[in-house]
Amino acid sequence: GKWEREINFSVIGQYVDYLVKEQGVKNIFVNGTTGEGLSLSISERRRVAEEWVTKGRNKLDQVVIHVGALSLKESQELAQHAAEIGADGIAVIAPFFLKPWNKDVLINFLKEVAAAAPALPFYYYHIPALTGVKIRAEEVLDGIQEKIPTFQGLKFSDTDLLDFGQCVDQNRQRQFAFLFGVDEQLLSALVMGATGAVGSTYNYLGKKTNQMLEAFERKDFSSALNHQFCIQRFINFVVKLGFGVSQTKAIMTLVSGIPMGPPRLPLQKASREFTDNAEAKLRSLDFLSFNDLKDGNLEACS
Ligand SMILES: CC(=O)N[C@H](C=O)[C@@H](O)[C@H](O)[C@H](O)CO
Ligand SMILES: CC(=O)C(=O)O
Repeated sequence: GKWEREINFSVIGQYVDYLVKEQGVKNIFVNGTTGEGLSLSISERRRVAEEWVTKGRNKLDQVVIHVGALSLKESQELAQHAAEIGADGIAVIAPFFLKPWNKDVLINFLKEVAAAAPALPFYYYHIPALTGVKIRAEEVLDGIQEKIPTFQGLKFSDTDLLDFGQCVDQNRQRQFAFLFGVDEQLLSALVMGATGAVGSTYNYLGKKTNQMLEAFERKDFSSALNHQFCIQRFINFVVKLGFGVSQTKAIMTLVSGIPMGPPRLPLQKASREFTDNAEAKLRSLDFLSFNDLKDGNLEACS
């Protein structure tokens, strides 16, 4: 029915409380991949951003709005809007239909968007597998601060740890944020110098991931690795079933109890079979709190 095609803005406030209290997540990246930002209309993106900023006030540390779009003008409108509503930063992906063919062209585009919100920290969202723009992040970062004075850092959603490591190594003096976006490899990225993480699984494995971050902080690397392996067991399991944004949404509903609704076309709702299997796996790994399999559960991860 129609309700299934519209955004349910009314659960966002509830979801803020859930993330803060149950997952220990206090920074939000809005309208990105998981939020299907590129499948929303501009007016929907504005309203979603407003809702997160408003409901997150005094609860969240930072709300960063993804404002990337194929149209530079739309992107600028969203950037300006993010500034008006008091967001803490904006992020932009590379335009992905008519594509920038080199680093300078990409930076020229990013610069025009950043200029529409001259007081907001700006992040480049590097996600080559989805944009098809394969320009290495290390190249994009080279000299970017001279062109984009508000440049604050990078959300790096790629498995190329050579590129990621070089982003960190070549910008050591600059205090950029290096936010890693491949949740199953976060520990390796922390070793390389990641300063934060943005990812879909933190919606439901936030608490678990925070335990890994705490272990890493206290230099308890064997325990950090145990946490990462536990997270990998789950992600590896769902990847084999077929894992994407639709499936993430189903797991978010399952774990939080807050209805995320179906994804929007061209995505299709995750199958019942997927959700049942994912739930069984979450329980066997002890990622769902009410666990009745505890005795003799060799896989449990807590
Ligand atoms: C392509 C994609 O959705 N990437 C997400 C964030 O960037 C990640 O959080 C992954 O969903 C996660 O690492 C599981 O592979
Ligand atoms: C998961 C993530 O980083 C995004 O939704 O963009």
